[in-house]
Amino acid sequence: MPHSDRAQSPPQGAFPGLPPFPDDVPTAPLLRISLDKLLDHDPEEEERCWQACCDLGFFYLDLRASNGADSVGDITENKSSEDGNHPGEALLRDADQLFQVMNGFFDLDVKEKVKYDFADQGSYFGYKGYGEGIVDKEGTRDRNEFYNISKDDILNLTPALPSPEVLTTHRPLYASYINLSHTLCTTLLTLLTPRLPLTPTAKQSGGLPPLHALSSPSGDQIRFVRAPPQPPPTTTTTSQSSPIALGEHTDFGSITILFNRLGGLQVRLPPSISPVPPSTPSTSPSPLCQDGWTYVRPLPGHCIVNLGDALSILSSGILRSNIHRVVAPPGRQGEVTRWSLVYFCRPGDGVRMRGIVEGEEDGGEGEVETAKEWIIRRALGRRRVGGWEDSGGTEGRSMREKGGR
Ligand SMILES: O=C(O)CCC(=O)C(=O)O
Ligand SMILES: [Fe+2]
Repeated sequence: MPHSDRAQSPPQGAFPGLPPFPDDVPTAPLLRISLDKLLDHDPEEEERCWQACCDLGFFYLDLRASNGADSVGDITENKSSEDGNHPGEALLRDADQLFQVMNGFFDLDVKEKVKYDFADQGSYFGYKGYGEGIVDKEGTRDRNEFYNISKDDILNLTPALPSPEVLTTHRPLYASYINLSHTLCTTLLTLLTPRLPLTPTAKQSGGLPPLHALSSPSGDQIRFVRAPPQPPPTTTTTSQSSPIALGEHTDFGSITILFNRLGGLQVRLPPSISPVPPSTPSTSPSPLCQDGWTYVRPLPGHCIVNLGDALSILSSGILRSNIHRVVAPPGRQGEVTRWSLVYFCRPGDGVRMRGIVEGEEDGGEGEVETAKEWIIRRALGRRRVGGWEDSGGTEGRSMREKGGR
């Protein structure tokens, strides 16, 4: 069955105050999975989720309470996850509040923000200024700003990193958001584990969840992203006029939980998966929608979940870490600043980056990189010209057809 046949047609909701996602661009056929059904262990929904993780490695997760009791976007100041007992609704509320927090941070003077760039100390936490990353092997500069907040810092597993007052005051909100996101990731890791042909040792030790314990030091992080309007795409784009905010990449870790409100995220669909055709035919198809590159339409009440390299490696390619990038949002959405909020769930620092499924050797430390070494190499390689080749992950495997072990 083609991937798109199993996709429910996405709701067309808009985000208040933002231009709507246009109807004349093809979109990625991400399956829409219900968190409530996963929490109820609905076998059909669990199977759809497993398939999404193997076929594309990207899906929407509907976080709304299925009884519809809580309305999405009902932001009440100081309302934290403790007030709502529905984990999806609580995560949506925290995400709404974090969008406000990051706004306050990015509005600071750049001289203040650069005080929190720790790349020269070998850390990828803190601030990355506009143009301080590279998006390709030619060393083209990125077109966005990041701020990365360490899970270990917020949960007091490591000493607190310096951070500006506008951010420090929200530590309880980060803790709530980290706990909710990590719990969601554990739900997914628990669903995937019995479906993988684990080695006896991996099975005995419980599979994926114990490799991602909240209390183990890890590279888990919250990321705030801001990208100003990008130059409009042309067929003769140069590196100076590149509409690419964040270059093509696979995520380094295990599971990414993403909230964005404007288009701009594109996945590169494998040849077996076709885009959803636009409801209104386009008069001038965008040069950004070629070679499989396909926009993901943001949906209110949902997050976008994608799997990263660590799960591709641990599963020896059964689970997919798909290539994606961020480019100029389509249509009128390209005229406004784009924000996104990400939680990266990663294996514990000491986890070896090798397969834990049948056919892979059990045990032996060998020369295999640890998750900590892997993430530092990949994250910091993208911070320097010439670092592109050193910062590679599973991109080659990502573009293979499915089942490419
Ligand atoms: O901003 C987005 O929509 C995606 C960001 C992303 O892919 C990343 O930070 O790894
Ligand atoms: Fe990403």
